[in-house]
Amino acid sequence: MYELTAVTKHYTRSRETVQALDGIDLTIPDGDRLVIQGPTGGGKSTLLQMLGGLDRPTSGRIVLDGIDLAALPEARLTRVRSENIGFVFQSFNLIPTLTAQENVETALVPLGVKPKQRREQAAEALKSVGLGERLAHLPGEMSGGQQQRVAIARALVKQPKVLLADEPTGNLDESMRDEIMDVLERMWKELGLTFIMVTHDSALAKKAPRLATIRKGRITVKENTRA
Ligand SMILES: Nc1ncnc2c1ncn2[C@@H]1O[C@H](COP(=O)(O)OP(=O)(O)OP(=O)(O)O)[C@@H](O)[C@H]1O
Repeated sequence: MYELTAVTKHYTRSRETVQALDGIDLTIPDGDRLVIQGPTGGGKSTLLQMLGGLDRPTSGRIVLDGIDLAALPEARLTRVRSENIGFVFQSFNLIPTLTAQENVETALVPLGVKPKQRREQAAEALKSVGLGERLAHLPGEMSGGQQQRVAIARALVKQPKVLLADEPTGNLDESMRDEIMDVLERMWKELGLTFIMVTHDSALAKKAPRLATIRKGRITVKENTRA
């Protein structure tokens, strides 16, 4: 479970300060599926980075299962991140010279998993996203939707508690968008993940059971009874 209290984030550019997050209080229970929307520049990606421990807030607490990510020393933060948090980005972020299987394996290296077991777990994760026949393909030999499925397998191979997705369908056409959302929803259900997704896509936002809106660094959360 996440408990955020009075989280702020300021960025300073030349002499100007941007208040990207302006006092965020938010509880995200285990197994939640939370969608975050809002206007461009509102603070969505900044919040996701804070939740993932990729960056630290200027002030406030970001407590994940009793541990304040904002206060952890760098090495421990990296460890918490590698064990507990999977990321999926709009731009896939695969390594172009590695095969699908090798890309997925990279998530297990920091955890000290032995090479043989890494290969097996990566193959299993790729099978679970429907890419069992594509283990040896390079990213450049796959469609956008397939590349995003490799990225999902890489995020989930370590069996994290939390999956964070920043515009995961932003680079995909409509049919692939539905395919990727189906994979993400299936994984959320099967693995009991806490799934937090940023999207600009109002059709996806409408389907979310819980919808957070961030404007000018401030958040409101609504339960969506029609979803
Ligand atoms: N590294 C940075 N340095 C300076 N300012 C930043 C940095 N990252 C974000 N900002 C600023 O913080 C504010 C929030 O940015 P953020 O990327 O979180 O918004 P967003 O809601 O995700 O926007 P978008 O929908 O366009 O991706 C913006 O004004 C942005 O310009």
